[in-house]
Amino acid sequence: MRVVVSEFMDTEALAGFGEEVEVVHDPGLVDDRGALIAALPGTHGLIVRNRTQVDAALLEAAPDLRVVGRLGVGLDNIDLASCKARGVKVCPATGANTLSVAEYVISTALSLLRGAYGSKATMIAGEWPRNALIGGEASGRVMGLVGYGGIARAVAERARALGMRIAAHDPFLDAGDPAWQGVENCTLPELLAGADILSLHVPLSEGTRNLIGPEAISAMKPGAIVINTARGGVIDEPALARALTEGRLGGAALDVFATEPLTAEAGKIFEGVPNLILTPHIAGVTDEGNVRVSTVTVRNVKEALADAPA
Ligand SMILES: O=C(O)[C@H](O)COP(=O)(O)O
Repeated sequence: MRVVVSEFMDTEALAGFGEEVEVVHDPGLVDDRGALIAALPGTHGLIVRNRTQVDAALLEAAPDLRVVGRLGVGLDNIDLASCKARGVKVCPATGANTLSVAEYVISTALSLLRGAYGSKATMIAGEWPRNALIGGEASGRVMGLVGYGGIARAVAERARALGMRIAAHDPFLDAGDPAWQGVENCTLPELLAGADILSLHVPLSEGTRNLIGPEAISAMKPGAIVINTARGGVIDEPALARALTEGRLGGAALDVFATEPLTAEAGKIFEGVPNLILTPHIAGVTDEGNVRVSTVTVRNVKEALADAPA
């Protein structure tokens, strides 16, 4: 059996495959499509993060492939229909990076609400901007969650511990589900109007593309904060940048972008935009999360290879 890993992962976790599996771990393959395609014949398992495009052409070049292990949960880079048609199992690392994302959401929410942590340069320059840096508290504010799956629930638990009220919108979660206990079950317009912090936790699909567009943004509570750790395509970036610049929204943290990696060209829309935190798709990647995601993925792929017909 042979497994190819085309992006970074915790290398120690690869020992979980044991002696009988040949492992090719080359994080450079994600940026060298030709080399990746060339490595695929004779490969039974492929392990990817979010950048390797597992599309029909790649699958065509991988006649022996039986399983794709995903070092994360988003599956928008994987052509699920083509995988299904070819009998290739797709295994996300569900739950393994939940804590990393939830802590990112809470830490950016607190940073943006407080607005107090960017004063190093002015302090060193001898200024004392005490009144300018009086921020807000999380306690008593509304954490609004778009999507109420595992990661959103972990955010809710932490936000509740801070004294926040929790509201969520999730049309796929039955109204009678016990997960709604202690959470306001809202329509999207209700959530937009009531949330002080709006955090996105939906996959990117045709149904969620530009879900938070100009109309949704203008329906948001004035001064609200947006946090996107889901996928860039869920939010209209130029509309968000405008709302922040005009002061209609109070702040935003974006970890995911319509174009990734964010290029200097695509990043221009964020130039000079106030109260904006930009990070390079790291919400789900902590040291601990990376080890968990890698360990779970090796286990998933190993099990799928053992189950697959020879
Ligand atoms: O989908 C996910 O789980 C996150 O976007 C993180 O994905 P990655 O770390 O595997 O790229």
